[in-house]
Amino acid sequence: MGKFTERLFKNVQPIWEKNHYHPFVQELGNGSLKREKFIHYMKQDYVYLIDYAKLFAAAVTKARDLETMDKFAQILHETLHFEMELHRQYAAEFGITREELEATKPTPVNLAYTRYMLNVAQKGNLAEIVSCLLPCAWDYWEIGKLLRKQYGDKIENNPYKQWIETYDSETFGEGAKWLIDLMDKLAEGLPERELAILEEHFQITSKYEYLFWEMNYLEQDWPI
Ligand SMILES: Cc1ncc(C[n+]2csc(CCO)c2C)c(N)n1
Repeated sequence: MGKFTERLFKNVQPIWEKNHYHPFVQELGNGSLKREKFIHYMKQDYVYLIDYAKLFAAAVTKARDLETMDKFAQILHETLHFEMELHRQYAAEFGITREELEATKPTPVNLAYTRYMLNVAQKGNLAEIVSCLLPCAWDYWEIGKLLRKQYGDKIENNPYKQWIETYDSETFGEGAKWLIDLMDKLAEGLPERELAILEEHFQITSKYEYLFWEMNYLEQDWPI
């Protein structure tokens, strides 16, 4: 039988395709994205990452060996100090303070997305947690590679160059590959009933990724 992540990858293509060709992603790639939309995204993504980092902490508590614990602790550290540093740098450039970034109130889509994952983190097993956080890590890496391929020759004048270079980096590539391998190991020998639950988490969080791009492109927030 083929790898579980090959099945996930194949079945998620229609959703990821919509993510990759969303105007937010494409305009980020060619540099034409309106500054206000990017600022909205940076602020929302910053508070998203605070909750997302807690998934890694939950994974540490559910891991069954030291090596896995250590790796999740390392990814947690990278999220707080490498990925979120990107947001802090862009915010500084746009005159937004660290306090303001951290005090951002999540929009309905952001809140629904993180609450979905945190609920799984609390009630589910390690395989379920990994299936939830995998689309974020994997699809961003795919997007980083795609944008580099599509627009890499014009990247020097792109105000979002730093963003593309971060997600196309070795650090994220390695992290995503490690999570993919772990997903395959955790799925080994599981009955179809359990694989279907993992696939459902993977598809739902992939759809939330789409909603996240859309929410930022439209600069959506609470209507009241
Ligand atoms: C909405 C949203 N989805 C995914 C990411 C990307 N991301 C989140 S944590 C992480 C590292 C995991 O190895 C990566 C790549 C993001 N920033 N915002």
